[in-house]
Amino acid sequence: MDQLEKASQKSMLHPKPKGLMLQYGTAGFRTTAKHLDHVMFRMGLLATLRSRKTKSTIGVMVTASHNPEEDNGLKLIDPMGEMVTPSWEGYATQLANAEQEVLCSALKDIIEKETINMSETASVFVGRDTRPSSQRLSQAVLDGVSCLGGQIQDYGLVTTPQLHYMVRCRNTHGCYGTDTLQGYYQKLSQAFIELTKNARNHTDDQKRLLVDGANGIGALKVRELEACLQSELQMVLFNDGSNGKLNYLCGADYVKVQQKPPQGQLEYSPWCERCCSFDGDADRIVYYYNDSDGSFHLLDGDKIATLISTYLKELLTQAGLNLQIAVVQTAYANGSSTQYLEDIMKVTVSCTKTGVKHLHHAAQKFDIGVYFEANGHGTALFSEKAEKEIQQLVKDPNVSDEKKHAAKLLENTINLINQATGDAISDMLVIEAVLAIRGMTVQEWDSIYTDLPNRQLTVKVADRRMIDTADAERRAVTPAGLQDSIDALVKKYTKARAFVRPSGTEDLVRVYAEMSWHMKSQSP
Ligand SMILES: CC(=O)N[C@H]1[C@@H](OP(=O)(O)O)O[C@H](CO)[C@@H](O)[C@@H]1O
Ligand SMILES: [Mg+2]
Repeated sequence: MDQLEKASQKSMLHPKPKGLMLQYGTAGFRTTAKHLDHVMFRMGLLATLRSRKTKSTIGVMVTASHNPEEDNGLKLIDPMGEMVTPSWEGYATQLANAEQEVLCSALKDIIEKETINMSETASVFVGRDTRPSSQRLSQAVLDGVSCLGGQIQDYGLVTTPQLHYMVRCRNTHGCYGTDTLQGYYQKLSQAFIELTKNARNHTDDQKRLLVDGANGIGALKVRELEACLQSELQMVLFNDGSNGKLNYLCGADYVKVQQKPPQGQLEYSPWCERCCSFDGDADRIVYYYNDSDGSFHLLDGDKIATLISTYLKELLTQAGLNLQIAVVQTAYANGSSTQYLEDIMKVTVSCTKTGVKHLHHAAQKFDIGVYFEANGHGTALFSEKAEKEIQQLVKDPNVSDEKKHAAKLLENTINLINQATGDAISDMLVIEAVLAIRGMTVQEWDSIYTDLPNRQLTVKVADRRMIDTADAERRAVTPAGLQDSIDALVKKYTKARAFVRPSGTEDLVRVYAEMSWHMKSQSP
């Protein structure tokens, strides 16, 4: 029997609920776990085709990130560890929605359009988060891959960024690192230890950090990392999954959106202590602390981008390197951060649509592109040119000690930062290293600029696709009149900005608004 017919027959064991339509959204498929078995199997098939097409290893991560525990989802990872290319997102949607009778022809269609040679070898890496449904669903992915004759490496429980890292390591034949968990921990911890060994602010007090694991995979992996860090970072882990529910009253999304500490934080944290929260698949991180009068301070993705880009820019100046550095944000970036970066830091800032894939691609256009969503998802990308110039400087016997020192710090920072995708563990280590090197407390970091007060709300509507946006989602084009009403309101306030857009991960509309505390004085 031909491979495709076999796949189509096997797919009956993973039946699609009739009429169910799903879309590969901002970050892959996401919905209640009950409705995903067929999607998983079919994405196993698609990943195998993608692997044949690219002659590379492809990743499939089973996770629904910050969504409730009952949900699940899937992300496809392309050869360099980035999110799958948009044209294949379209195939993913087609395949997920094909009724059983037409599945075989839907597969044939993709094979023909992409001229895929089915006798090529194929290789797929699979990982999953800690949700109760993840094991069963990742088994469906594995079934799909083996059905089309793909080779499988099942990493089991890993964070999303760890799987991205593995894929990149494999496809660069080890140049990026070793494609094992141990390889990941060693690469990161060695770079962290190198970076912080002579740091002026690396006292025992400064080494303490409270980590909210969102009761998810990040908590498990932080425990594994700990052993490699040789006490150079002393993490106090809470919401570690031992009794709480995944993402419930905790985690990066909760802290960012609610603008309050996660459950459990106050039990551990004295005033002004640095704390951070991961999200459910550990690709996002936010920091925060409570000050002495008990008020809560959030340091989100914008503050992280500012800290990292300021640090990199200083090192480039010290090293005498003329490389262009830029920060990529989305419409959710606080206006104060954009103003600080453009006016004070004088770095290029660009704004893209929501979703890491957009930021990632925009960041690749610069020598060094730092990108962060306000919710804490981001990283820094170094172009080949940037890496080469930095490495040359490290080796150059004729440069001053100051320049060499700066170049070495840059080199270790490149090793510490996950260039495949935003990574809570890697970002945490970068932030901790930068604070130690610059001798900064969390309050000093926080005071770089003051956020404009802001709110993010969600609204349930009958059909969120009624809203279409333009200008990196900052303006609503449809329905008619919506943007005019927003503009009329915004005009009344100082430094105000507001926009609405349909979510790409949930069936709702997101509303964002920010403004300064002061209302514009009414003109007579
Ligand atoms: C405002 C917001 O935080 N949106 C999030 C959320 O996307 P939505 O399309 O807004 O649902 O989930 C994405 C995936 O995790 C993340 O990339 C994005 O930043
Ligand atoms: Mg996530």
